[in-house]
Amino acid sequence: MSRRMRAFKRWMMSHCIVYSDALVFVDSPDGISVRALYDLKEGDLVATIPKRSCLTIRTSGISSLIEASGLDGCLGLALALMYERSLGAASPWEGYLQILPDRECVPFTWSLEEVDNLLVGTELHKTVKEDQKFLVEDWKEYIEPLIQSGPLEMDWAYFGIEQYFSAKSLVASRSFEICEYHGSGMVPLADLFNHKTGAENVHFMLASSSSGSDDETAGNVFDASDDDKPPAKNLSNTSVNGPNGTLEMIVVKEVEAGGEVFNTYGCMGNAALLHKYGFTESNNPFNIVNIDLDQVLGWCSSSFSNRYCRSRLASWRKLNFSGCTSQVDSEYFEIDSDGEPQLELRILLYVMFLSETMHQKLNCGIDSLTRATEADKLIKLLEMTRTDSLEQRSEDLEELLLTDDVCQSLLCLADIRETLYGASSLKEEISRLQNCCRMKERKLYYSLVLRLSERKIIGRLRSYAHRYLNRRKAKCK
Ligand SMILES: C[S@@+](CC[C@H](N)C(=O)[O-])C[C@H]1O[C@@H](n2cnc3c(N)ncnc32)[C@H](O)[C@@H]1O
Repeated sequence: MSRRMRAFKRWMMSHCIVYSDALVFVDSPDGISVRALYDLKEGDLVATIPKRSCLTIRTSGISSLIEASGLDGCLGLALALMYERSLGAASPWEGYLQILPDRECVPFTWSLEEVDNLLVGTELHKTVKEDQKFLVEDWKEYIEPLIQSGPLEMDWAYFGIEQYFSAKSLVASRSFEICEYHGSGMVPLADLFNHKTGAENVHFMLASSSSGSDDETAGNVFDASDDDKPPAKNLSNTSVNGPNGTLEMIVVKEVEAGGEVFNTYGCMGNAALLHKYGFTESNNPFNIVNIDLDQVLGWCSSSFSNRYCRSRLASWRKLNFSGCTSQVDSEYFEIDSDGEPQLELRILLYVMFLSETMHQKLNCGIDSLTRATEADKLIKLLEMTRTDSLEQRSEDLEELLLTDDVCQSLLCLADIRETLYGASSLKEEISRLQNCCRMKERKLYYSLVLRLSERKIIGRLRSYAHRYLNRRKAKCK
C-alpha cells in the first residue's frame, strides 16, 4: 500500500470513518480505485462516513468568512478547499487532502490551444470556453477582493487563479450534495470510487437513524436512487438535514472478489463526462450530438430566400415548437445515440418544405392546432397539410414527416455538422485513437473518444435518413 494511502487510512480512523475490510484501495499511476477483497452482496453496508468528517462550507475553518461574503455552492466550497490546502499540516483534513490530485484534468483546466485543437466541433468546445471566461470573472469578483483586503491574510500562492481552477476541478469531479445544511461537500472515501455507466455497485445514502443525527426520522435509510433519481452521486434529499448524521454506502449490485467496485456519477453522455470528470467511455448509450438551429436556418437559406425561411420558422414557432436551449444561449436539436433527430427538428424541416398552398392552409388553421394537446398536434398538422387521409397507426405518424425533402435535408445537415470537426476524416481519427496512449496522452485520448462517439452518431443520422428514403422508394414501386 502506498504511503499516502496508509496516511489516509489513519486519518479516516481518527475521523470515525468506518469501512468494511472487504474494500481494498488500489493506488496506481492511473489514480485510486476501489476493489473487493471478498464477494460483496446486495444490501451489504460497506462504509459509514460522519457528515462532520466531510469538508463543506459549514465545516471548513473559513466558514464564517464564506458566510459573511455570501458565497455558497461550488464557489464557496472551492474557497473552503483552497483554504484548507493553504493550511498544510495544520488543516484537520490534511490526511484526506494529501490523496487528492493537484487538479482534475477537466477541459476548463486545459490551455486555450488544447481546447481549440482537441474539442473543435464537439459539444464541449463553446461550453468550455464560456466556463473559462466565467471562472476568471468569478475569481476576480469574489476571490481577488478577499486576497487584497480580506480579514484573513490570504496568500496569492494559495488563492490565485491557478489554485482556483484546480479547486474548482476537484469540486466539479468529486463533490457530493450532502444535505441542505451542508450543501455540497468533499466526502472522503466516497470520492474514491470510479464511475461505470449503468453498472454501479454501490449507492451512497443518508442514514436517518444514525446516532447524533439532528433529524431523527423513523429509522429509514434515505436512498437517492429511486427511478426518477437524481444522480446517485447526489445525496440531495434533505430529509436528514443538519450538521451531524452519517452517510452510508450500501452495495446495490454484487461484486466478485477481486472486481472493481464502481459508483455511478449519473446517466450522462461522453460530453458531460469529459466536461465534469475529465474522462469518457467507449459505447456510452447516453451520447448525443446537437445541431444548432442557426446551422439549420443557415442551410435552409441556401435553398430558400430569407423571407421564406423566416415565415416558415414563424409558423413552427406559432405551433409552440422550439429546440433545446443551453447555458451559452444557443437553441439546438438533439440527435440521440441511435441517430434519431429530435422530433421538433423533423417538424421544422417538414414545415420548411411544405408547398405554398399547404403552408397557407396551415397558417389559416394554426390557432386550432396551438390549442391541441401535444399528441393531437402532430396528427392535426399532418391532416391539415397532406392530400391523402391519415390511415396510419399513431406510431407510424412520425414517419409521415420524413418526406424525401426532409430526409435529404437531414443528410445535408449531417455533412454540415461533420465539417465542424475540421479536416481530419473519421478514419484518420480512428487510427489516431488506436495509436494514442491513454495514460500518457490523456487529453488527446478522451477527446478523441468524444469526437468519435459524436461522429458515429452523425453516421447513424445519415443511415436513419437513408433508411426512410429507401422505405419511401420501396413503397412507391
Ligand atoms: C471521484 S474521483 C474517483 C477516484 C479517482 N480515481 C482518484 O484517483 O481519486 C473521479 C475521478 O476519477 C477518474 N475516473 C472515475 N471513473 C473513471 C472511469 N470510468 N474512467 C476513467 N477515469 C475515471 C476521473 O479522473 C474522475 O474525475
